[in-house]
Amino acid sequence: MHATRTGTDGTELAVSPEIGTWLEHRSGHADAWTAAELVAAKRGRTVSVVIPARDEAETVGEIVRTIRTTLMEAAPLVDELLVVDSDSQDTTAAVAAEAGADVVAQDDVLPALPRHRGKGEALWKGLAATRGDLVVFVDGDLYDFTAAYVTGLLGPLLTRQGVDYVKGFYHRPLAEDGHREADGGGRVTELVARPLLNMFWPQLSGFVQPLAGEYAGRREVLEAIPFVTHYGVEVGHLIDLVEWRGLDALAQIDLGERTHRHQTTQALGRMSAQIILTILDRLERYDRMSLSVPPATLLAQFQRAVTGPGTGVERDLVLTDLTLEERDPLARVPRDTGRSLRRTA
Ligand SMILES: O=c1ccn([C@@H]2O[C@H](COP(=O)(O)OP(=O)(O)O)[C@@H](O)[C@H]2O)c(=O)[nH]1
Ligand SMILES: O=C(O)[C@@H](COP(=O)(O)O)O[C@H]1O[C@H](CO)[C@@H](O)[C@H](O)[C@H]1O
Repeated sequence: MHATRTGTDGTELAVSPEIGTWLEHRSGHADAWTAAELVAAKRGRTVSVVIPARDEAETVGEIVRTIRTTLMEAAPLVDELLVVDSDSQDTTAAVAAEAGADVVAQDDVLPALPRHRGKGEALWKGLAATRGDLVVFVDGDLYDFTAAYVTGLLGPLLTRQGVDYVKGFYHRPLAEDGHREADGGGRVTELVARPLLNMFWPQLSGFVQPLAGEYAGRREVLEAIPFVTHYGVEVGHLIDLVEWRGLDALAQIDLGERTHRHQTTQALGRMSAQIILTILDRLERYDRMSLSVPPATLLAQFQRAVTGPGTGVERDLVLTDLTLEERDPLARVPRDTGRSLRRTA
C-alpha cells in the first residue's frame, strides 16, 4: 500500500514512515497459514478461544461448530473453546453447549468479585476462566465466520517473533432489513474511534479496524492490562498496548469480510460515548491532556414516545450511566489455577 496521497489542495500527504513500515511488515492475510502448519508451530503452547455472547442464540452455534469440527477435531489447533454467557435472555447457553463449547455464565467466574455488566466484563471473565497460552476472542454475532478468522489471528503469534497482540480487519458491509451497503458497517469506528485515535495516537492510524471484535494475544500480555468493562474495551487495549509494548508488538490480519448483527443508532450512540470516555480517560492516564472539569457520565437520549407525554417534548427520555469501570489486570487477581490444559507436542 502506498502510504501517500495527494491532498485536496494538491500537496503531498503521507503517513509517518513508522506507519508505512508497520503496514508493510506487521499486516498480513489469514490465508498465509494452514491449521496443520500452525499445529506444527505450537511447540507445546496451548490455545483458547473465548466467545462473549449476549443473546446470540441465532449465530453462536454455527461459530462454535466451525471451530470444534475444523480446529479441534480435524486439527488439534484449539485446545479450549469457551462461550461466556453474558446475561443472555435467550437460549445462547444451551445452543453453545449443544454445538460443543464449554459455557460459563459471566457472573459465575470469580463470583466473589463485585459484578459488572458489559462486553469487556465478558471478555475479562473469559480470560479468567481459560488457560491457553494464546487467547483468541471472537464475537458471537457473526454471520460469515470461518475457521480462517482463528488461524489468521494465531498465525503471527505462533510464527513471528515479537508479536503480542493481533487484530483482525475486514470489509464491513452494513446489511440489515434486506438493505446492503458494501462498506457501511463499522459506523462507530468511522465516526468516532478512527478520528480520535488519529488525533491523539496517530501511531495507531494504520489499524484498518481498531474496534474489531476478533483479536488474539499472548496470555501473559492480556493478563497484564486492564479491561474496560463495556464497549471501550477494544480501544482501551490498543492504547494501553501501544503505550506499553510499542507498535511493533501489534499486528493486523486481513480476515476478508465480516457481517454481523447491527445495533440501533441509539445503541451505537451509547457505545460511542463509552469509547469517547475511554479515550478521554487514557488521555489523562498517559498525561496527554488534563481536563479541568471531568466529563459528565450521564447520557440522555430521546426516542419516539411509547409511554405518552412526560418530557414535554413528546418523546421518551432514555438515560444511561456511562461511568467508566474497568477490571484490573488479571495477573493481580488471585484465582484458582487448578484448571490446566492438555499440552500437545
Ligand atoms: O454486555 C455485553 C455486550 C456484548 N456482548 C457480546 O460482544 C459481542 C459484540 O457485541 P455487539 O454485537 O453488541 O457489538 P457490535 O458488534 O454491534 O459493535 C457480541 O458477541 C455480543 O453478544 C457481551 O457478551 N456482553
Ligand atoms: O466497529 C464499529 O463501529 C462497531 C459497530 O459496528 P456496526 O456499525 O454495527 O457494523 O462494532 C465494533 O465495535 C465494538 C466496540 O469496540 C466492538 O465490541 C465490536 O466487536 C465491533 O463489532
